[in-house]
Amino acid sequence: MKPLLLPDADIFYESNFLETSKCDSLFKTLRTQIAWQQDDIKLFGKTYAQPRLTALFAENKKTYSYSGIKMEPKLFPEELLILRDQLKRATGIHFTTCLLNLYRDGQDSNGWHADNEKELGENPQIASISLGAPRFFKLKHNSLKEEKHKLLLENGSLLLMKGTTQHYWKHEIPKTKKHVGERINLTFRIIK
Ligand SMILES: O=C(O)CCC(=O)C(=O)O
Ligand SMILES: [Fe+2]
Repeated sequence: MKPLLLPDADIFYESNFLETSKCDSLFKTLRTQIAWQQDDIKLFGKTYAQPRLTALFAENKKTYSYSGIKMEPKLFPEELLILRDQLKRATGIHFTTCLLNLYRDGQDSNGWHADNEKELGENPQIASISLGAPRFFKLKHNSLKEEKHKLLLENGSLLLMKGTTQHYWKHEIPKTKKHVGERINLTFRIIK
């Protein structure tokens, strides 16, 4: 895996984590089999429909709360267990939980945030697999204003964030006016 070499971060990127044929079949299965939900989020006292669909799966019953939403996981289906085990072989990390995001088009997005909820522990380890249309992923440092980074998350890629990354950096998937197809993102996390 290739390190991103950003200050105060521990981020790695691998463009071909999954084979293309595997990506296509996995995308179709997840797109059709998952009961995707659209939750309302609360930001600065106002309520908005989240600009994407989500789903939560885990090996346990631990909930995940963020932006005023409390998600209850369903048990990992077979396809996600296979990916979880593949991640364990590649990274040595045992992930317990997976939050999935479905971006239906360029107007779906994920605003600036850090994955720093207390359930994720002191230094969250997050493995993010992308399927379908490529989308840009932006990073900005909390205090070093000139420190910014942008990378394209490709079909079948893996982005791994760990160490102090969530303390010092925020990330986002911006909206785009380009005509882009659907994208599914799987973010494996540890919630014990
Ligand atoms: O869709 C992505 O690549 C990022 C998702 C993300 O940041 C999150 O779910 O916390
Ligand atoms: Fe995130």
